[in-house]
Amino acid sequence: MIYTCTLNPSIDYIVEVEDVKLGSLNRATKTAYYPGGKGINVSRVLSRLGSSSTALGYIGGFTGAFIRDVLAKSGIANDFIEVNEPTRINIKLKTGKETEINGLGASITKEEESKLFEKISALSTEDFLVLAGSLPPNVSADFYSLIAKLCFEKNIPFIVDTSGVALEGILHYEPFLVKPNEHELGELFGVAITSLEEAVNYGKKLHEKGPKNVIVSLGSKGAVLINDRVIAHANVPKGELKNSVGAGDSLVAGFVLASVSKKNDLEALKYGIACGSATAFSLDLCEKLDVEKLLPEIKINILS
Ligand SMILES: Nc1ncnc2c1ncn2[C@@H]1O[C@H](COP(=O)(O)OP(=O)(O)OP(=O)(O)O)[C@@H](O)[C@H]1O
Ligand SMILES: O=P(O)(O)OC[C@@]1(O)O[C@H](CO)[C@@H](O)[C@@H]1O
Repeated sequence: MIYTCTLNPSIDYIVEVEDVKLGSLNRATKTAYYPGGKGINVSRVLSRLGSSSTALGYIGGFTGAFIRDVLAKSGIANDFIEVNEPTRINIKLKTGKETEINGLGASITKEEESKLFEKISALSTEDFLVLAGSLPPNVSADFYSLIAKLCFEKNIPFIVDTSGVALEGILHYEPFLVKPNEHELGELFGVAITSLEEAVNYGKKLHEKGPKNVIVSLGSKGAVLINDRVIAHANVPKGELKNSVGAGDSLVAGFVLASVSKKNDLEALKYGIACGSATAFSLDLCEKLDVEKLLPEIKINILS
């Protein structure tokens, strides 16, 4: 079973406004609400691709109830831990450009921290855990590293999609996959990544630190996969960018699903890219039919 874990979920409140004027009343032309947070997005994409998963993490209040309700209606199993404060609302403002304001999120008690460790301890080597997104405001920066250590010791395959110190602290626990975008990768090494060559070079340095697979996602420039067997770049198909929120999560969902379905490295990269791009070309997350339509357009270039 694939498990996703979202420590700091959200409702994503999408607001389209033609021309925002700061300091004035602005009226939206369109609004929508989606359950959000990176792990939850992975679960939602997996469900759309026809695969089951169980969503773990913390949820609270009326906003948490909305997330539970939408996931239940989509048939997505969850084993969330209920917390006292409401789950945050993240504003995704669309004005021709995409502007995001993410909330802080609900605080977690020590007891709630332990409850999550108990749930993760119960996973087996046949399972797969996807840990994704930011940490709740009062949780210590090594929280992901403690979960990664637990997975490493119990041989539970895991993926971490996060950035900064939280990402740095898990690398030596040999995650199955890390997927920084080019900015997050640059931030780790204190450089600005401006070319495919630099993405490959720093991606290789990241791979040397322990992860079995590194995918450096490059937005409209595709992504690079680096592992012990291959270094390959995939382009993106043509399409109109409607929404990049969740594109990275869709790439992770597609790659994981293809990997657990025993597809080879290049097929898994291709499938991940198709999912990421199908989301970028939709208002919400990708649908399976759109993913399948894009697959033939994706070209893989083996770099070594
Ligand atoms: N403009 C675009 N056109 C086509 N595909 C895109 C575009 N932007 C993103 N994608 C697809 O989504 C994948 C992930 O995108 P990106 O590198 O922006 O990840 P990310 O920064 O983690 O995204 P996010 O945090 O917004 O989910 C890309 O590798 C690509 O397949
Ligand atoms: O604040 P975080 O946890 O870094 O990111 C949260 C978030 O921006 O990521 C998802 C898209 O990847 C959205 O659903 C959600 O609002």
